[in-house]
Amino acid sequence: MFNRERTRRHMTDGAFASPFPVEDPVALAALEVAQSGLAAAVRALADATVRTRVAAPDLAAVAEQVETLTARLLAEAQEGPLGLETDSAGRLRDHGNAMVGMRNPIAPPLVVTGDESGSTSCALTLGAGYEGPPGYVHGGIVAAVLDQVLGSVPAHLGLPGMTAYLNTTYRRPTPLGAPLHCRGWVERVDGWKVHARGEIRDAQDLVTAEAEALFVVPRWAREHLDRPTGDAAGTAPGGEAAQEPSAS
Ligand SMILES: CCCCCCCC(=O)SCCNC(=O)CCNC(=O)[C@H](O)C(C)(C)COP(=O)(O)OP(=O)(O)OC[C@H]1O[C@@H](n2cnc3c(N)ncnc32)[C@H](O)[C@@H]1OP(=O)(O)O
Repeated sequence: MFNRERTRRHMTDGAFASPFPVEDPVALAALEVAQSGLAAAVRALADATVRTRVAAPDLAAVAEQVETLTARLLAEAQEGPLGLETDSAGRLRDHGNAMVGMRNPIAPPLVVTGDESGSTSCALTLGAGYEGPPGYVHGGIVAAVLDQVLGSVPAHLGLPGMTAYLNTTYRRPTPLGAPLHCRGWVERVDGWKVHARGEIRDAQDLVTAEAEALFVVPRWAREHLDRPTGDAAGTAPGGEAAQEPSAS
């Protein structure tokens, strides 16, 4: 049975406590620093790749070096996507997530904060790699940011759901390379369904985009919610992992 209070306790930061104990949290924390450091370096590489004006021979030489580095990383790599992993703080994290994944150079990465009232917030600046119209953020990226920040609303309520719909209205172009602020809030909770709203504002505090969305806890996840084993935003809880984690 779903136990909302207990689920809340396990999701104080929008992520479940992991049922899998971490053998060596200190070593894992050091690995996480290295992983996020690599992602940051590759993110900077992607930005430089978009903006560089160096000549063709230099580009070819850099491409060769990058290919060598890619082969080095693939010497030991898992098949397929990352999914959920237990972090050094004992929480289940989606480190490969395209918006918040600390191991993902494609992710800005967003740092979304929130509270148990379901209000969420995120400060961000998007660079050249997210361009759509010249000088402005791609509309799909704008929607992805809103999806993530609004999607954190149900997670903070203890009702982690998948996006059933996200209706985005673009009020004015969202500038690249300038500070932005995105926030989300609850409009209505209806059983397993959470209606959320949110907006992105620019540095002049003007709304550039707003969205209203429905997040639904999938049927397959509902029976597991009092046994937190996964983030219902994207991953089916595994049966054998469904054991009682310690409260946090
Ligand atoms: C911290 C985490 C942040 C995460 C933010 C990012 C989240 C994501 O991007 S998730 C990825 C994108 N979304 C998806 O891939 C979802 C794909 N869709 C699905 O999996 C399913 O359709 C899902 C889960 C939405 C609902 O399916 P299911 O669990 O079978 O429930 P279902 O019976 O169809 O619907 C449940 C209720 O929701 C309603 N509903 C479902 N979809 C919709 C919709 N599009 N519009 C209106 N109502 C809907 C149903 O009418 C039903 O209502 P009621 O209970 O009142 O009869």
